[in-house]
Amino acid sequence: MPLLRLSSLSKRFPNGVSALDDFDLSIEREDVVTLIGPSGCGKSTVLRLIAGLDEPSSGHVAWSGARPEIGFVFQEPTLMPWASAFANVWLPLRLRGVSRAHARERIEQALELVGLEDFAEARPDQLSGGMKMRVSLARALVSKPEVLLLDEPFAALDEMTRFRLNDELLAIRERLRCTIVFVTHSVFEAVYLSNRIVVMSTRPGRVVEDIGVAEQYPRSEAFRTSVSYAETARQISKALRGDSGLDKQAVQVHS
Ligand SMILES: Nc1ncnc2c1ncn2[C@@H]1O[C@H](COP(=O)(O)OP(=O)(O)OP(=O)(O)O)[C@@H](O)[C@H]1O
Repeated sequence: MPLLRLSSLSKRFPNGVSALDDFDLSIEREDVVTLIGPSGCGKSTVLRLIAGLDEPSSGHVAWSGARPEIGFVFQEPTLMPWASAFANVWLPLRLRGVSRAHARERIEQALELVGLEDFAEARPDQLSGGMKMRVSLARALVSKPEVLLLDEPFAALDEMTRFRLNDELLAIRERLRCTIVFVTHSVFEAVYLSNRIVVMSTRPGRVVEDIGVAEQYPRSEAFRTSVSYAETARQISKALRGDSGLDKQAVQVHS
């Protein structure tokens, strides 16, 4: 049985917007699944339903056992500007009543995972965009999630920083062996990170194509220049174009 099965999910909001319709997806343990599709096709909605932050209008979200610990990373780092990196990462544990002293080791481990062990006392305004996103990632990791949901986390960063954070995310995955569901508009980011790429239709979103990436982990720069990388990117772009209503502006294909 897969770790997670989403069956015939539909989501209609009270204002009448139908975000998802008959959306099916199975996710295996340690998958890195990327959702890609036109703007507004329901990608964030899928993540919110997986996280239990919202309920489907119909259909099921079924875990193979109890719902696992889930970490959520958003496009904006959403850090408390007045608080140190340490205090920001502490937040999810603090909300569960874990004292600073009891949380210290886990916070330090999370900061170390994202390479910020020397910046525990820095405030967000003292950190670069990439570093702020690392703090946000550490905050998601501090509760030791089995499943990590990332909603366009690197979209606002420059390309070099994005590439570096892609490598760091894969390195973190190697260490923690977590399952990842990632949302992006970048075809190349999707190929580099994922073992599966789910191409979605325009709203209401459903699965148009589920494309496997055979390249084994760990991956390196060599993969970015390989024939299979370019071929998979081409396949995804074609699947995205195949959808007649595609908002082409919403999909970036950059090298
Ligand atoms: N709470 C809500 N109430 C009403 N409509 C909503 C709500 N949340 C999302 N929507 C609408 O549902 C649709 C799907 O939204 P969602 O954020 O899941 O799309 P997305 O694929 O993540 O978009 P983007 O790529 O632009 O981030 C959009 O049209 C959005 O405006």
